[in-house]
Amino acid sequence: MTSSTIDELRAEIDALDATILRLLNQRMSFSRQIGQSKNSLGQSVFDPDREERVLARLRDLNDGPLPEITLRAIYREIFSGSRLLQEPITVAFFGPAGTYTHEAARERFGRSLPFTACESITEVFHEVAQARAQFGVVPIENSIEGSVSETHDMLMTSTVGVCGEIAIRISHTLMNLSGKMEDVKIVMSHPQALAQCRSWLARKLPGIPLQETSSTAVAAEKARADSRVAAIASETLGTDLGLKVIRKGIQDRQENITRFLVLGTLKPPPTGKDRTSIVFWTENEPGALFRILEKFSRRGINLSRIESRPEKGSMPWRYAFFVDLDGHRDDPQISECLAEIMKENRLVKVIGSFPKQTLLQ
Ligand SMILES: C=C(O[C@@H]1C=C(C(=O)O)C=C[C@H]1O)C(=O)O
Repeated sequence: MTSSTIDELRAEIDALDATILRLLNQRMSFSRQIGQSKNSLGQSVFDPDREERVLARLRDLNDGPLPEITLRAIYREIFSGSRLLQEPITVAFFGPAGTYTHEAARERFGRSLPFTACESITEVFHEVAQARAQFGVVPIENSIEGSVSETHDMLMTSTVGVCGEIAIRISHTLMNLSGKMEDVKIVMSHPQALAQCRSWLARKLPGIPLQETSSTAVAAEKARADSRVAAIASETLGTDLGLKVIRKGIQDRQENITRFLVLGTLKPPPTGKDRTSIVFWTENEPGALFRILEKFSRRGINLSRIESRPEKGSMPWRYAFFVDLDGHRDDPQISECLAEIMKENRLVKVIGSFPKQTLLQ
């Protein structure tokens, strides 16, 4: 290919970019008008359902070569900028910056918004409860390690509801200053990450001590300051800090997915592919749990998850049960079922109904 053809093609691209920019600005001004109408109607700016429908329509229209993942990434930022133009939204997340939770928050909200990094999951709930942030992002479960206790404990007591979920594939990378395995004298990471790589560490680094840190980002900072330390974190986080990769994808199972919850007061309408999270407390007596589960079973309502946690109240050995149902609280069957449960048992809380997230990639 001659340089004159490159120049010609670049001239085409320049012309297209000018058109794309003009169209983007037109889109933004419509979005601003929508924002003003929502404002006068007292509606929330963020409408995840509408965003999903916009994306689904574009996916159908797209006949390539633009890959779907790129289309989604571009629109994530367009939505992010478009929401920002309507109203400033703040999103709190379990930080610090660079953690997997941060990645999940950016995946959902784009990068244009102000994010607040919180030191604990509890703090994220407080930021949303006190309206310092409209939304919060916290981890709820991992496909290898199971549930995140602090999030479950907060869901029991907090008044904050859940309005969405984000599922992302997690790949752990071992990194240090040199990129050499023989320099590793200690491995640091968040307890969940250490647990997800347990067998690999036992096989490849037997006898090397493991030390828990409050986040993967803190572990990466430690590795940056000390050549004996290797951190397990996301590759982007480590390499951004100047660490070198020793080994990628060291999690014990390659299919390692973490689900995060979006906290907020928004109540998304039914989409046909929803999940409802509830928590209830039962008496410690025969059949108490069965009587509730039977009501779902009788109506053919699928339960995708059940999790019990100690109540941590005045009475030991009392349990709270977290259940995820397929469907929306406004779907007739589910609302009827929940009403029946609530009639018999007042200790039921609907944490939220929200669209199920489909995992891309
Ligand atoms: C513009 C809107 O507001 C937000 C931005 C959207 C967009 O840019 O397409 C879609 C949904 C909302 O989160 C809207 O509700 O249509």
